[in-house]
Amino acid sequence: MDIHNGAPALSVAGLRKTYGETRAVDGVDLVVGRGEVVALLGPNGAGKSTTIDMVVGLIRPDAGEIAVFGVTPREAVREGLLGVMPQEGALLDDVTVGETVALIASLHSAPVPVEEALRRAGVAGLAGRRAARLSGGQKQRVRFAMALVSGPGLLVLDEPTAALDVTARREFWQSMHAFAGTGRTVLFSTHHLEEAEAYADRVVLMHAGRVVADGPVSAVMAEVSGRTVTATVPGARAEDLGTLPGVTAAHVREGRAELHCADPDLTLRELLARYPDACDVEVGALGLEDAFLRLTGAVEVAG
Ligand SMILES: Nc1ncnc2c1ncn2[C@@H]1O[C@H](COP(=O)(O)OP(=O)(O)OP(=O)(O)O)[C@@H](O)[C@H]1O
Repeated sequence: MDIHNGAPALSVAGLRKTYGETRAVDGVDLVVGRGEVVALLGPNGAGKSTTIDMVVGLIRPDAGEIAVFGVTPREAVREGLLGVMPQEGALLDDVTVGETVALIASLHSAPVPVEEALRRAGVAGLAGRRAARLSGGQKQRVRFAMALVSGPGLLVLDEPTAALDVTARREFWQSMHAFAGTGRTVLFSTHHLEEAEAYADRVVLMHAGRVVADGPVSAVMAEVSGRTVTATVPGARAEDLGTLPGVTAAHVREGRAELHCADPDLTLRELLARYPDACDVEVGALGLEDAFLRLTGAVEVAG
């Protein structure tokens, strides 16, 4: 089997998918080594889901190559090498958790024991419960058990915690973390920088169909550690404020200027030199949306 030939868990080259005028995925290259836990991060519409759907063989790329342990995604799913977590649905109300996972296990030639998959997903105590009587968080962990019962080397999860509350989210990630701890590879998408920071070794940031940053979480986090300077600046226009040194985006809202800066000291000095009437100056950390804007290079100058 190709899993033994040393091929990376995932290898993607030149991946593209266009919908009408929209370049949903616009030339993505990505290699995920065995044992890595990688977060695919990005704002709405960045192309994360489209990338993942191609990686797991649900949609066909317009161009590009995808190999999972050296074989096509469909072969990898068939061989049980690639675990995919089903989205919403996928559970039958009248069927118990144990029966559901056993059914999936029966489709594979070398599944992990059902009890082990249930335990790893944190639902061992729910084996006899019918799906209709599960909470949203429990359902999601059952879907996780369905994804890992084939004993996959690579698990791909598209926003696995999107519909979950904080507690269910934490429980889900604990299960995922334990799975990754067994040397398996995980690729998951998320909107949440803090989920990437807490659970991934590496972050791949997408924007407008492209990869705009890729590296260890600490390196990508360092890049987003910009600041905001806000001040009341009588008569200033966003276009002009945007030309201050170190400013990556400038807005004027309700008379307050809001500047995103790489170097707030430099920006402040020049702001006060050019606008001596500026007052009520505050310096703060960038929010997540601001961080995305900065990383994705979207220098916005709006008034
Ligand atoms: N089936 C489709 N038909 C038309 N356009 C699509 C289709 N699927 C995705 N798109 C478009 O492709 C772009 C990328 O969408 P995609 O869902 O991959 O992004 P995403 O990063 O997963 O976003 P989100 O975080 O909101 O799920 C978006 O502009 C989206 O509107």
